[in-house]
Amino acid sequence: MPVEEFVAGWISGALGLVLGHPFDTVKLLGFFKGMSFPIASIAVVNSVLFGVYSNTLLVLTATSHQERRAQPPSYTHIFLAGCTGGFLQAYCLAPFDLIKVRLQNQTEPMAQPGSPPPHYRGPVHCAASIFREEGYRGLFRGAWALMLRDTPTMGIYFITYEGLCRQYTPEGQNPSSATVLVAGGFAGIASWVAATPLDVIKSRMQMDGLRRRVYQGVLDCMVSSVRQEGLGVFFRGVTINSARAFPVNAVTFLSYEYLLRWWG
Ligand SMILES: CN(C)C(=N)NCCC[C@H](N)C(=O)O
Repeated sequence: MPVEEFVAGWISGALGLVLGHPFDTVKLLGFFKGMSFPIASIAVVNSVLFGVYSNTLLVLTATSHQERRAQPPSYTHIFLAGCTGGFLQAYCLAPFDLIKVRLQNQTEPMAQPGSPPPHYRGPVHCAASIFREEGYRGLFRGAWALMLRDTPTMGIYFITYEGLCRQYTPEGQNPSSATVLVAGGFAGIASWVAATPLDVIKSRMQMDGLRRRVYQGVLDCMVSSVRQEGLGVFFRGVTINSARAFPVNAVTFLSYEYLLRWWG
């Protein structure tokens, strides 16, 4: 199994998240400060996404990354490989994403004299507390919603990227840097617009259980959210998600493509 794609996915994910970090911190006015936890988690998850995507295409089309410009895979194969990558990345992402959402939504100020201590003191304390208070399964709270969010939207992500690259690149050639940046940016926006409804539900499921259980499952969470807040609830955060998605994914795809070309 070729591993370059996993390594390139790790490095490009890390570079993308450096750009996305200010958006992540602003998004929920949270306490998710510092870079070590996101680098250790999101970059690993990106490595799973790109590695599984490329290796699934290898299985489906018998072409390596280097051969794919000359023999482009069909959009059906790209979609299936993207969905496979999305499904597996969601499984790896679930505990990390839960910790991120719990820390971001924590409202107690961090260690101010005289104020009550925050429920979670940091990522490791958060993971240990969830494990202690909610059990091993608690670490995977919201994982179903995450899988439903990421499986189809990663198909959309790679189809948008490939479609735009093919549109603006002469046959058989590698796309230019400008094309990769624009195609990567729009792939990020398309996938996040499609993912936002389930992203909202996923975050609510992940916060559920902190004080008491409110939702019976993903469907119950959807129905009660729409009943209480209307259909607009599914588009909460879509603007900031898209604003963040363009630079993050432009840089992710540019670094991924160039790393594989250098090694290739
Ligand atoms: C949930 N969705 C839509 C995605 N994860 N889309 C792919 C973008 C991945 C990138 N690391 C990012 O955070 O934007």
